[in-house]
Amino acid sequence: MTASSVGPLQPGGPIVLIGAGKMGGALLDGWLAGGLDPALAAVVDPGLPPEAAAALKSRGVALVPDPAAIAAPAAVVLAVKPQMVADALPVAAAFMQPGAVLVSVLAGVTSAKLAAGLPAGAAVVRAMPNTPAAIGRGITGAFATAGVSAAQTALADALLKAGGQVEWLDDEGLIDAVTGVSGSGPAYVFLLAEALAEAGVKAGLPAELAARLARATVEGAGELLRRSPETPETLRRNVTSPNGTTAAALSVLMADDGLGALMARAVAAAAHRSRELAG
Ligand SMILES: NC(=O)C1=CN([C@@H]2O[C@H](COP(=O)(O)OP(=O)(O)OC[C@H]3O[C@@H](n4cnc5c(N)ncnc54)[C@H](OP(=O)(O)O)[C@@H]3O)[C@@H](O)[C@H]2O)C=CC1
Ligand SMILES: O=C(O)[C@@H]1CCC=N1
Repeated sequence: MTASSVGPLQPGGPIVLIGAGKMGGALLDGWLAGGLDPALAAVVDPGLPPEAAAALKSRGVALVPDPAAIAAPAAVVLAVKPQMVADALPVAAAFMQPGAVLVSVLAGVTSAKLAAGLPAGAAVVRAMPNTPAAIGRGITGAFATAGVSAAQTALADALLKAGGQVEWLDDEGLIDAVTGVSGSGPAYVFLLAEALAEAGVKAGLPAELAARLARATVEGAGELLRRSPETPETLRRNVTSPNGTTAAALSVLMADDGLGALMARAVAAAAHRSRELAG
């Protein structure tokens, strides 16, 4: 398992995005922010609200229901709900001309299941990004199947890296745990901001002030974590005065049945659900 190196986004052909919802849209935002020529981006998503479709068109991104409209795609990125894979995989297959790589971000859906619905020998990359990709601050775990060439891996790496960091996995089985940690992880952090604000209200703060304090605290702590070379543990200790207020709070959060145990159960539940979605 290695962290990938930095490289430019050079698709060498059109990128077809199938499903431009929350995750697909975040990836597309990352590609465009990363300098992808909009003329090289095509979106297939018949259910897009008119305003979303108009916004894509105004950015120069084509909405293409018809595979014949796209010559030699370099990559087809599949980003529909796992429950829609039976409908969407034939659509992806129709765009998979020789040389194209399929990059799937679907939770749970295995590369074997994807390959079974694609032309024989199709190159498949399974990836698990997260929504901070929309601002180039995501992290993706990715697995390339045996038939993926070095050039196709490099393209998938560049596409995913437009959304942030990429960790290539040697074992597809790790994707379920990656999903539990980083794929779903942003939701845990947003929940922390919500819970902290609610706790502030219970402690007597006006709701709007509590929300501002909680949001800025999560933002600031995240940014400090990003900029500091210190470990999360050291940064936590830096807040914690002996016998002070933080120690009092942490005695609750770090109890045997505290946040550690709760997070372990949460991540295990997400990984379990990911395995269930494999069907
Ligand atoms: N959201 C997240 O944080 C993450 C999501 N993922 C994965 O990304 C995938 C998408 O999730 P998310 O973006 O949240 O879901 P969304 O529902 O927001 O996006 C899916 C999009 O695909 C469209 N769609 C449905 N069927 C088709 C089809 N046959 N052809 C083309 N487009 C179609 C949907 O349209 P309509 O609404 O009309 O059905 C929708 O716009 C999932 O597989 C999920 O596991 C991975 C990592 C993180
Ligand atoms: O909730 C889900 O199933 C998707 C996968 C990871 C984040 N969202």
